[in-house]
Amino acid sequence: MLPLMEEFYTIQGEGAHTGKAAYFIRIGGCDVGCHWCDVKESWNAKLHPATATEKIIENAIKYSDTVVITGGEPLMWNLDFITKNLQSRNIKTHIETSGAYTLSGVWNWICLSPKKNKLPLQEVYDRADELKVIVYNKNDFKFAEDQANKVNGNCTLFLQPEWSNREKMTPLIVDYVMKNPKWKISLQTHKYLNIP
Ligand SMILES: C[S@@+](CC[C@H](N)C(=O)[O-])C[C@H]1O[C@@H](n2cnc3c(N)ncnc32)[C@H](O)[C@@H]1O
Ligand SMILES: Nc1nc2[nH]cc(C(=O)O)c2c(=O)[nH]1
Ligand code: SF4
Ligand SMILES: [Mg+2]
Repeated sequence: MLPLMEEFYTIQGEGAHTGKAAYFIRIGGCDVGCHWCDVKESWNAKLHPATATEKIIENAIKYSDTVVITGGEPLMWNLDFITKNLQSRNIKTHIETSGAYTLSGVWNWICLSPKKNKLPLQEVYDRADELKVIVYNKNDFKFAEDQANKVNGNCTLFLQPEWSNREKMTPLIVDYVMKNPKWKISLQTHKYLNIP
């Protein structure tokens, strides 16, 4: 059983798989406390109905060959059962995580978005496929470099503007990426497209 907040078929809006159709499973519960979090309604796991994992899987496989598990903070829950089952049905498993909890589950893609309040565990830095740092103000460029020093050498590096501050920070990110081309820019394209 997992506290399911919502599930929806959409286009991955962010990061390395931007533009790819995927089925999103949003699991409730997060205690990381980002002040700019765009899904604060997810934080209290008790508000989201405990849902049988088999039911979530049966639904997901109708829609897509790729499932993105997000939250809330999905790694607050053990994700071994749901991900093994999805992979056994030839579904690719992707996760969006802050990395603050131990890494369970089997993954085709791990997107690590580290948060200052509760830093990732080393095991998640070691296994991340992409690092996606949210840039809310200028101090976050320094934070991003510190985080990039902790990930493995195959990890793609992204800077993503915090949505409410995007008009101010996006031009600074563009400038930063041109000066520091190991980074790429990631935008929340689903918000520009007005899709979930
Ligand atoms: C809502 S979080 C859920 C997964 C996990 N708790 C995490 O933070 O990675 C999904 C993604 O949205 C990003 N995000 C959340 N609020 C945002 C905002 N206001 N602007 C830009 N990105 C945001 C997070 O950093 C994360 O990469
Ligand atoms: N379209 C779309 N792409 C996303 N990529 C990461 C998201 C998330 O909230 O984890 C997200 C989301 O909420 N919608
Ligand atoms: S870790 Fe993710 S879900 Fe939790 S508060 Fe931060 S952005 Fe929101
Ligand atoms: Mg989102």
